[in-house]
Amino acid sequence: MPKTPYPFAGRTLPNYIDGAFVGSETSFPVVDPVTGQAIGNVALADKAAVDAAVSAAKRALKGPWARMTLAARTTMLVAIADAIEARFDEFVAAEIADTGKSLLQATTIDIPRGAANFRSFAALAQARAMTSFQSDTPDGRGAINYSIARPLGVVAVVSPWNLPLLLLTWKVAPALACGNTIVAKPSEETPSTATLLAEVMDQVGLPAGVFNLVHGFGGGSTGEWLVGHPDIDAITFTGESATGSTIMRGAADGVKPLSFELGGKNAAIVFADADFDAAIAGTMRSVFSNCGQVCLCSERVYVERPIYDRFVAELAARANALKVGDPFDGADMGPLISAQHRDKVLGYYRLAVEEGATIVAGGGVPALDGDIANGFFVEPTILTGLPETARCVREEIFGPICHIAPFDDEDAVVEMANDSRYGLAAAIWTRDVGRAHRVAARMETGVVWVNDWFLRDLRTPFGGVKLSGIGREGGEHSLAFYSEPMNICIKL
Ligand SMILES: NC(=O)C1=CN([C@@H]2O[C@H](COP(=O)(O)OP(=O)(O)OC[C@H]3O[C@@H](n4cnc5c(N)ncnc54)[C@H](O)[C@@H]3O)[C@@H](O)[C@H]2O)C=CC1
Ligand SMILES: O=C(O)/C=C/C=C(\O)C(=O)O
Repeated sequence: MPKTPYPFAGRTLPNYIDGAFVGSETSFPVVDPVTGQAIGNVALADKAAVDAAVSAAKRALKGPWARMTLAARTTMLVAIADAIEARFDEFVAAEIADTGKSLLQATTIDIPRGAANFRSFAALAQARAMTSFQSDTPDGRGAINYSIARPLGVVAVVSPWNLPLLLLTWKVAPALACGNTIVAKPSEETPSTATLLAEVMDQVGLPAGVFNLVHGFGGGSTGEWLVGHPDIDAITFTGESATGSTIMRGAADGVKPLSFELGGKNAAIVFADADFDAAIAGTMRSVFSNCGQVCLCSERVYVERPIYDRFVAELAARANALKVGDPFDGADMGPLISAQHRDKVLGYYRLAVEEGATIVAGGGVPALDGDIANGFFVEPTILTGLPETARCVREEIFGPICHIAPFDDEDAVVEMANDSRYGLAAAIWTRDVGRAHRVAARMETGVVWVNDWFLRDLRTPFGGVKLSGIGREGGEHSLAFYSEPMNICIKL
């Protein structure tokens, strides 16, 4: 695909409040992680702008949106999906400009999922069934209990930078399907596809105030003002576990519903009977996709001893062969999101050496020149030889790195995989279906993939246990979170 120009070149990205695109006196830069250069500016939403967005969303709850039939509402969601697809190349260019992710990742995962989220939740909302019970009463006439789903109200959506459009729309689509109104704050690192999404909402004629977009930072800025706003009825957040705790503390006084999808330190378990090539290819994806910046990525790989040496050698050879560089120049792996995040990841590369790791691939910064010499690149990195207590084996790094350790029996590997404060996802590689089911059921995680990774069906429950989150989204779980069930009891 030829490089499409950045859609906001020479423009300041606006906020979108009450159906209007609005600027601000203060702005902050958009930085292209491939070059390290600023490519645009974003209007920062101050406290007054957040207030205006929440007020607009609150008013919109009682406007035409509230009177719209489910059929009309879901038709609008499908129109949003169509409009994203019609502007596919612009969305791809914007996502790559903000993140530096590979063309393959942007064109096959991020942007298609952005559209699919709207289509799926339109269909799911249409098919939703609610419960009813015929109840006995002392007079013998009986009663009927049935439930209806009402919107939660104004939902604050706070999303991260790793899969910007995918993760924003994963929350916006079901929230709209359930009749809520929204104030969304995308990550300050990745404002562009969210702004294109606001243009799409405007283009399809979503009533004013139903979707509002405010740009800015987290603590002490737009994000904190939004989630702390008294007129927000629920908060949905994806990002770091520590940020989740902060938001939770702030929301405690208002006793607001929360849905959190947080960090992970995910294990991949490769048994000796696995299809070796499939396990290698799958583990390459699960470690290095999106430069390791997916909360589902495997950072701990456990390989059964008989195939351990061969597996390490093959994975290292494949990692060393990855082309790191400009996404529009055929790179398999782009840069990390920011200089700050690169410094964090490189800190772990150094820590690994201090902790006594053997670096079997990468471990540093690739030598690149020309326009991308100052980009935020790091090498795909594989470690071995660390004890399970090492910080590099316990802490979420969120970069293109994994540690590979051997194991000798099933119970031991289950214990090692579960010995984590996180519990998001696991990948298991084996040809033995009985063992696959047995081991999967013992994982202390919200999601397990057997003989694959990141194979998504949007109807399934998605989320984590322990520090990896609260609640589940996906399918009926999203519809349940984004609506309030009300029981109506009719005495006959
Ligand atoms: N899905 C995941 O698991 C993700 C994990 N991370 C991890 O988090 C680390 C830090 O990345 P960040 O982008 O700083 O993640 P973060 O969790 O701080 O930010 C995610 C979103 O929350 C907002 N935010 C931050 N503090 C807030 C607050 N007090 N109130 C309301 N909103 C707030 C941010 O502006 C952004 O929109 C990364 O190095 C990575 O390890 C980052 C992104 C996604
Ligand atoms: O497929 C999804 O819905 C989500 C995938 C990835 C994340 O949630 C993440 O990286 O945060």
